[in-house]
Amino acid sequence: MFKVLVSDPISDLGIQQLVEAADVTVDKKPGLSEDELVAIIGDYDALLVRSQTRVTPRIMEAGKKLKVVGRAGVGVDNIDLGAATQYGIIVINAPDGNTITTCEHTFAMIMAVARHIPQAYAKTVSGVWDRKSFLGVELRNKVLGVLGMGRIGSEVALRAKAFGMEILGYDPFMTEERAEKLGIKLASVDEIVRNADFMTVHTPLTAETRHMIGKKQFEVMKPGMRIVNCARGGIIDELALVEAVDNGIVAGAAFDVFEVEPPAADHPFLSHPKIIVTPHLGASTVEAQENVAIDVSEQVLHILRDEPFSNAVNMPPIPANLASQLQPYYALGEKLGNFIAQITDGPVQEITVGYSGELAEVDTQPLTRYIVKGVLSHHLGAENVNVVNSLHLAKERDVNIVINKSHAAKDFTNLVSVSLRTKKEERNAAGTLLTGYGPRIVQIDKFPVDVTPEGNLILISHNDKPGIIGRVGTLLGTNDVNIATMQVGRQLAGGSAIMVLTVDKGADKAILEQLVSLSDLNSAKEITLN
Ligand SMILES: NC(=O)c1ccc[n+]([C@@H]2O[C@H](COP(=O)([O-])OP(=O)(O)OC[C@H]3O[C@@H](n4cnc5c(N)ncnc54)[C@H](O)[C@@H]3O)[C@@H](O)[C@H]2O)c1
Ligand SMILES: O=C(O)CC[C@@H](O)C(=O)O
Repeated sequence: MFKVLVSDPISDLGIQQLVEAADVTVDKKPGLSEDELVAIIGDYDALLVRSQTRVTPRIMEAGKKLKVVGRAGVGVDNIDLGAATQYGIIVINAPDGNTITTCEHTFAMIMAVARHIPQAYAKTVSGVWDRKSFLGVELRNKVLGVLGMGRIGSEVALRAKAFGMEILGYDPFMTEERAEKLGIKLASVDEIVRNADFMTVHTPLTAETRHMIGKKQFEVMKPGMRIVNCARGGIIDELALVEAVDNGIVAGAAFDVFEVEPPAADHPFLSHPKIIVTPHLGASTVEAQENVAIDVSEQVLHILRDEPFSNAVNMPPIPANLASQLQPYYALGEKLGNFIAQITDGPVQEITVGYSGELAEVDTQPLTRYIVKGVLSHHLGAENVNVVNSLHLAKERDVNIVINKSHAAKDFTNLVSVSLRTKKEERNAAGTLLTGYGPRIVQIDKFPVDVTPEGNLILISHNDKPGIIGRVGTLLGTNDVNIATMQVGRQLAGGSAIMVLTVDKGADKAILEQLVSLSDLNSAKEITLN
């Protein structure tokens, strides 16, 4: 039974599929402190949050069973992604569910700041009928600057056009082609700041976007500009903005987000007559909260059940067609990695992965993660390595990963080979997927074989001499070890050779020592593949 903790207020309807899943129990405990979360998180397989819970490294470290943190929303700045990757926890978000809602809130803010709605409301309900102080401006024929033309920025631009506005958009990933399609003009931040009547920001908060609108930009800003931030606090320098409003450069501002949330009681925005605020309500509609909760719950279920999932933030996205192409190779890759790690002595220095045939044509990074997981699991423990942290753990340990691709795959449609170089030796194994038969190891250190990579195996290196197979069989039989399958591989008759046995139960150290004492037998290793 999987246990899911919901630590922020999240739509009941949205998490219904989790609540109803036969293999899941859901606990709703909003408002817990970090200490309280640390105390209980060890029991849970998944954590669902909105933006209030700060998912810190301490919480991740204490989450020994934690497989996934699901963010019902877009921004993951309340989740320590570095720590999540380090502890092998998948972080997913729901990037699409609140786009329209946040776009509409942005528009509500643009209209409110253009027509002084909150100020006029406050005065009217206080009993003052003031029709002179709230002269507004039209949106028609005004220039709207949009910084960040992603999901929300693009929707805002679309609606602004319906109001007869001219749009200047800035986004490092925006092409002329797409701008043309959206009917906007591409512009630099500087051009927007100098020419726009309204400006709205829709970027994430990153080192690059922090204070991207600050003192320098206010100095050259078109006087009378109105500014909206429904993205993240900190994209616009708050103190510089207050100064610009006081100096008359900015006519008004509308903020849904703050550098620190909630803002301190004496925050200058809260008492400023020309700055209107909402308490991070951009995504707060019935529809959006249901959408994001449904999206994230669905992905959490997939992850808990080891099914393909999407929207992982700390792993590169895998396009659906690539995922279905690679999926069948994951088990082969992981087993090959684990096999090679078990037969190679010494601390790992380099993993070389070779992809040939059709696999050489595609992005194989997701498969490499499984192979590296297989290698590192042997050394670090299976519970500590997964596809999220495998590459990170390798890098942290200075394990070099080399990828070779070749379009020609001799004898097989696809071949995956893994070489492991340690301080002591370098060994290699290659495998393929046989249609109708599943994963096979087809080569070990230049010796052709045909081994199903599962269960208990014994790998023997020996001299290709008559009688050796009989001696091995007799010794194992005497020790009550039943041989299920046997594969012998050699390059030249009479030369060195290998034998791979599948046995019904593991051979202990004493039996392996007895094997090595047989004449013409050079080494014997036990391998377990689950
Ligand atoms: N107020 C709310 O409740 C609320 C709700 C949803 C989203 N958000 C926030 O809104 C923002 C946008 O969300 P989205 O779903 O549109 O994200 P998105 O990823 O679709 O779009 C963000 C865009 O910003 C662009 N960008 C990145 N760095 C930039 C830079 N230096 N200059 C200009 N553009 C840059 C990216 O290229 C991308 O196109 C995020 O910060 C998100 O967290 C807030
Ligand atoms: O959960 C919320 O209401 C905030 C959502 C929003 O900031 C987001 O990034 O998705």
